[in-house]
Amino acid sequence: MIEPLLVVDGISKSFSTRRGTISVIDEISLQVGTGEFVSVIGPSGSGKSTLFNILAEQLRPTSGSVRFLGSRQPKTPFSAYMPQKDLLMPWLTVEDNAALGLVLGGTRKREARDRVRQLLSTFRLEGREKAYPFELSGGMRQRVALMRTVVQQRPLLLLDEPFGALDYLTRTELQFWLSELSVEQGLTVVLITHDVPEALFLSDRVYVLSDRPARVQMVLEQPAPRPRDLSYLETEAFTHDERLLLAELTHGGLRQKATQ
Ligand SMILES: Nc1ncnc2c1ncn2[C@@H]1O[C@H](COP(=O)(O)OP(=O)(O)OP(=O)(O)O)[C@@H](O)[C@H]1O
Repeated sequence: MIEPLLVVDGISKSFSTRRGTISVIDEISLQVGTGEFVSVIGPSGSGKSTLFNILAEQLRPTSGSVRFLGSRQPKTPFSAYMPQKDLLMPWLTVEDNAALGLVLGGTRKREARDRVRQLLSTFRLEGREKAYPFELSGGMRQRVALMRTVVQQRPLLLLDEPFGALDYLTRTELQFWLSELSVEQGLTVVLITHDVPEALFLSDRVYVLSDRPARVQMVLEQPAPRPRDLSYLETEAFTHDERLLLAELTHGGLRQKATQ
C-alpha cells in the first residue's frame, strides 16, 4: 500500500457572482500517494484550475477537506505549482529564472543557484545556464519552468498543462522525458491536461471530470510500471483506455449538455 500524501475528501466549491451562486466543484474526492503520478482530465471550463487552486492552498473549498500528510518545511506551501505559461523573466538567465522560486521563498541567491546547477544536466540545460529565455526553444523554456518547480523540493508538484502550447514532436519528447524524470526523482505529481494519450502515458491513475460542476466521472488505474516507452502506446491496455476516455469526454460531455 502506497503511503498517501494528499487526501481530498468530498470537496465542493461555489462562487457568489452578481448572477447568483455558481457551483464549480461538486463533491470531488481523490488520493495521491507518495511517488505517484496522477492526472486530472476534463472538459474546458469544468473546474480543473479551481481544483488546482484549492490543492495549491490558494483557495478554500466551500465544503469538504484537503489533507496534506507529508511533512513540509516550516512556513512553506506543501506544493510547487507550474502554470500553463512558463512565466520566465526575459531579463533573467536560465539559472536565475530556475532559482527564482527558491529566492522568492527566502533562499539565498547563491545557494539557490547551487541547487539549480546540480539539476542542469537532469533538465538537459547544461551549458545553457547563462542563456536568456529569448535564446531558448519552447521545449527548453518549459524545462526551465519545470526546473524552477522541482528545485523547490516541495512534497507535491502541481503541473497545469505544462506542454499544452508546444508542437506535437516537442511535446511527445518532453512527455517521455518527464516520465523518466518523475521516476528517477521520485516526484509526486498531479497533472492537469486536455491530452488523453499524455494522461494515460504518464499516470498511475487518471481522474476524469464531468462538465461543470465538476464531479469525478471516472477513475482509470494505469497499473503498467513507469517509466514507460514508445511500446506502451501500442499495448491493448493503452488503446482500450484511450478509446474509453475519448468516448467519455466527448459523448459524456455532449450527453450532459443535451440534458441541461
Ligand atoms: N473567482 C471566480 N468567480 C466566479 N466564477 C469563477 C471563479 N473562478 C472560476 N470561475 C468559474 O468556474 C468555472 C470553471 O473554471 P476553471 O478555470 O476552474 O475551469 P477549467 O476546467 O480550468 O477551464 P480550462 O480547461 O478552460 O482552463 C468557469 O465557468 C469559471 O468562469
